[in-house]
Amino acid sequence: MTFTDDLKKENEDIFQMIFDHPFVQGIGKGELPKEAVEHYIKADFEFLNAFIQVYSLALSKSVNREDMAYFHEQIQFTLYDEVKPHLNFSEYIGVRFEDLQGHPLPPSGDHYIKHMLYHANMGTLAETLGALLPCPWTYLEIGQKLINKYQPTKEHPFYKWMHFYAESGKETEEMRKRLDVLAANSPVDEQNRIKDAFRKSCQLELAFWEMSLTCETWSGELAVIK
Ligand SMILES: Cc1ncc(CN)c(N)n1
Repeated sequence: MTFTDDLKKENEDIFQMIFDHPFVQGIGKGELPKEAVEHYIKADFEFLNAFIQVYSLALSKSVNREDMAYFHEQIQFTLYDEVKPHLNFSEYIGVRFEDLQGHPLPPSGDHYIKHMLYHANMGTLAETLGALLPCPWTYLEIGQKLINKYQPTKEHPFYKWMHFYAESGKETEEMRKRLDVLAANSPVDEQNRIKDAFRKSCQLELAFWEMSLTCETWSGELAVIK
C-alpha cells in the first residue's frame, strides 16, 4: 500500500458521499436545476483561478526541472483544457461563459480556496499536494462512476463533462506519484499534516457540491465587499 492508497482508504466515506450527492447524481441523470448549474460555474471559475495560483506556489517550492515542468503543464491544463466542461455546463443553461466570470466566491468555495492557499503558503510541497489532490481525484472518480452507472450517449446534455473528467486520469496519477515519493521521506508530523490537508479538501469538495445545489450565498443585503 502506498501513502496515497492509504489516503483513499481513510477517506472512502467522503468519496462515497460526494458520488451520492444529488448534484453529482443530477449530472448522471442529465437533470439539474439551471440556477444550481449557474451557481456552480460562477464559483468554479473563481475556484480554478485560485487553483492556478496554488499550482504556481507549488512550482516555486519545486527543486527539480521535472516537477517544475509538471506544475507548468498543470497550469496550462487548468487554463485551457478545463474550460471545456465549463462550456458544456454554460450551454446547458444557455448563458455565455464570459457572463459567468468575476463573481465573488460563496462561503464554502471561499473556505476551500483559503484552505489550499494556507497549506501552499505555510506548508511543504508535500502538504500542498495533499490539499490539491482531492480536486483531480474526486472528479476522476465522479466521471468514471457516472459513465459506468448511466452509460450516457452523445445526446446526453453532460456527455462532454463526464468524458472530460473520466479521461483525466493522468492528472491524478502524476500527482499521486509525486506525493508518494515525498511522503515516504517525510517525518510523521508532516505526514499527519498531509492527511489533515487531504481530508479537509475532500470534505470541502463535498461542501462545494452542496453550495452549488443550495445556491449558497453570504448573509446580509450587501453580501460581500467587492
Ligand atoms: C471544486 C472543484 N474541484 C475539482 C475540480 C476538477 N479540477 C473542479 N473543477 N472544481
